[in-house]
Amino acid sequence: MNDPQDKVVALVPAAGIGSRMGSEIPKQYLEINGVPILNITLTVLLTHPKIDVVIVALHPEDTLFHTLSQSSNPKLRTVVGGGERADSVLACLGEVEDNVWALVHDAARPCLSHEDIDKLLASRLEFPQGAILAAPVRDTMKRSNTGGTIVQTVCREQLWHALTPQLFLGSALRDNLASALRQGVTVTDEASAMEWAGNAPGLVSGNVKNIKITHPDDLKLAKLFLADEL
Ligand SMILES: Nc1ccn([C@@H]2O[C@H](COP(=O)(O)OP(=O)(O)OP(=O)(O)O)[C@@H](O)[C@H]2O)c(=O)n1
Ligand SMILES: C[C@](O)(CO)[C@H](O)COP(=O)(O)O
Repeated sequence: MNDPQDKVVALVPAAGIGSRMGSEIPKQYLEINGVPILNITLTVLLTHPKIDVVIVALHPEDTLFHTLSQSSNPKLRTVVGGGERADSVLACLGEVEDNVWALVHDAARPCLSHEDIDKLLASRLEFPQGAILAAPVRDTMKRSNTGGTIVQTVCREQLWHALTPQLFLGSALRDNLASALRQGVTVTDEASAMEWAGNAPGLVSGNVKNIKITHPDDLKLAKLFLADEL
């Protein structure tokens, strides 16, 4: 297919330091069953037939990326990330041609499946402004005050956990993300920048196994989720 809108570029923010993990090395380089998390994530993306290129944002002082078996993959490119996740995503977007779909996925989410990537890509017909993988909230949700007591029970109807990948046309995401950051908007995911600009991204129900490895306990969970695939 020669239509640029059929092309998909995966963007992987991998320039974090993993402070909440408290590990000696950035969490994306911690291993699950002997394989660094970032390598697991990159393998999922690099082996998907619809993904033409994978662009990874690395910390300027990253010394471990070159040790990954996938680091020499010809479909892979790297850029230097920024101070926040959104800055790293914007750095990746600088490498994306206009009218190409950008599929942004956290390095720290190695349990992503090709089935979920397929679901998100197929949603472009239903959600031309873009869409994200998400998981409906199952628990009753509480909001606390700074003293740790409940101040509100948040209605859980139509409440979702935003996951990644998040899929948007690269030029629109780049322009809206750059504008939002210039305006000082807090951007913790790509959809929030698109929403800020007046778009209504779609929600595509994704597998709850697609966790973001953030705290030490998440490593054990991810190992269980990946056990039948590693
Ligand atoms: N300046 C940053 C910060 C984060 N990330 C990436 O964004 C993803 C999600 O961010 P998060 O889970 O918060 O990772 P860290 O920022 O490393 O974790 P922490 O907040 O605990 O320091 C991760 O793959 C991380 O590497 C990035 O590319 N650039
Ligand atoms: C993008 C994200 O994974 C969606 O839930 C999340 O917002 C990343 O947050 P973090 O604090 O940068 O990990």
